[in-house]
Amino acid sequence: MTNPIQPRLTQVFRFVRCSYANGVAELVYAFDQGEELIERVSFPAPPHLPPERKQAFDAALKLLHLFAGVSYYKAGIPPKIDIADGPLDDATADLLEALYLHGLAEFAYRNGLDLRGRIVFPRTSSSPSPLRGEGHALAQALALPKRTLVPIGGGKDSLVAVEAIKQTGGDATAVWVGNSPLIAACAQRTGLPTLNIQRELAPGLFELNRLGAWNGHIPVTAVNSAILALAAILYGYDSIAFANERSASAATLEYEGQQVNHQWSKGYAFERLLGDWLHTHVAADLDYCSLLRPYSELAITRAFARLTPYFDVFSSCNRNFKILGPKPADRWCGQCPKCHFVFLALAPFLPKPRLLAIFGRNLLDDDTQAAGFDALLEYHDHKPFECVGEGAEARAAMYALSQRPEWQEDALVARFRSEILPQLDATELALEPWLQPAGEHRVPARLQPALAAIG
Ligand SMILES: CC(=O)N[C@H]1[C@@H](OP(=O)(O)OP(=O)(O)OC[C@H]2O[C@@H](n3ccc(=O)[nH]c3=O)[C@H](O)[C@@H]2O)O[C@H](CO)[C@@H](O)[C@@H]1O[C@H](C)C(=O)N[C@@H](C)C(=O)N[C@@H](CCC(=O)O)C(=O)O
Ligand SMILES: Nc1ncnc2c1ncn2[C@@H]1O[C@H](COP(=O)(O)OP(=O)(O)OP(=O)(O)O)[C@@H](O)[C@H]1O
Repeated sequence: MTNPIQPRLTQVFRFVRCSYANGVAELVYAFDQGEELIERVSFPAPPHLPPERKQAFDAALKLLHLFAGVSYYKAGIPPKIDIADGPLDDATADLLEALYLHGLAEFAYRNGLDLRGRIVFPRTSSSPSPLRGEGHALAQALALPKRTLVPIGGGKDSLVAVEAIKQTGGDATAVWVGNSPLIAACAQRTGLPTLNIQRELAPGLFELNRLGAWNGHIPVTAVNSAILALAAILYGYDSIAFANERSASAATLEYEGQQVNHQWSKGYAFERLLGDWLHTHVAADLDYCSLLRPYSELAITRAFARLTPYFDVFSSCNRNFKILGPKPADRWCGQCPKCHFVFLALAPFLPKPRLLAIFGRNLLDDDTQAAGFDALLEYHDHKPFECVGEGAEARAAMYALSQRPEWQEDALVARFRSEILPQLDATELALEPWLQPAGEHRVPARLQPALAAIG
């Protein structure tokens, strides 16, 4: 038996190889000369890959290998990264360095680490590209079928995106990664064709965790995005429409000059980087976008409040999505930042009894939850490390409730009125501005009617 590796003492993280056969992608990594860590991604009923898509498929597979490596790299964060296939072109190395640095920023902050200058992917040129990916010719267009993969996360956002596409007659498939029964139920409820891709982390990672590996948040949306890019080429889709909101681009906090954003790979900077990279390295006609990009969380909860057929199946509570360990008995644990935020953000747009029926309780009439709501409001604390809206939009929602007779007496709303509201600038508390679309997006022309249907 080989000696167990001490993950924090390793020197090299190695991208060993990746392969695909019969619907299964194998992604292989190792630290130093340690045992191979093999992640598998399984695509159901894999079709025969048309030869004209082979080059694009190989490029997407390589990207998935590089992106999914973040789960393993973080276990040891050794000083050197090695890629058996050889060095990356500048645009790819830039993308990877941005993803690992910003996508692991929360991990680094919470572990007291500074990864700046440490994450260096081998590249064919000797210095980082000043062009940041510009200057690459477009990849070949593949005449991909005009249909859309819509990732489903079990929560409200993707369901808003689905309904907008359905409303405008778009050809779409509801797709999800992993084996969550909750997500499966939401996908079924959409009435769209479905596609469920399985992802199995290397069991050796859990062993490394037991041996004291570094651990923490990873940019999982980037991994899901790379899986879906591969799926788009394999099954034939010309677009992948995520449901990432405008607020996802806002940092959770700033620390020693670095922005730390829990949701970095849901943000617009990542969307731009990956969207451009897919156009230049995979297929000129494969679009990657977020259909909800111009919308705030509050605009999305207002849209979701109309989607009553999903109320008994959806949940935004991430405790449902753990790979290991027990799942919560209820779809909403009622204790975590996501439960707090979604309760607060839906409250202005739903009749109160309807909201209480979804959650099975009134989170705003429970003194023990005060600290959780304070963090959402950025009162005495920073925004939680979770997928929640901006502090200012949480304050706008709370202010709206504080003006409504049916909410005013609830413990935490009453406390907001008496204790927090007097310290706030009343001119910054209106709900209405949050309901207007704003900012850039990359939604392709074919999907823009769906974008307009959301508002
Ligand atoms: C469900 C969840 O929140 N998991 C995070 C949690 O993991 P935990 O240890 O409590 O349990 P498991 O989920 O069962 O994971 C076991 C270990 O496996 C490793 N791991 C898991 C998934 C993965 O893709 N890569 C991994 O390396 C990890 O070592 C786990 O300990 O805490 C972990 C440590 O802080 C987090 O890494 C787990 O987060 C998952 C990656 C995850 O899927 N989280 C999403 C719910 C999530 O955070 N989504 C974000 C998206 C933001 C983005 O930019 O992508 C969001 O909703 O805001
Ligand atoms: N397991 C998954 N498979 C595929 N896509 C996923 C998965 N989990 C999340 N996503 C996608 O990632 C994006 C961000 O996830 P997020 O959790 O914010 O959205 P959501 O679950 O739709 O809504 P909510 O904010 O209410 O949780 C969404 O587009 C979502 O569909």
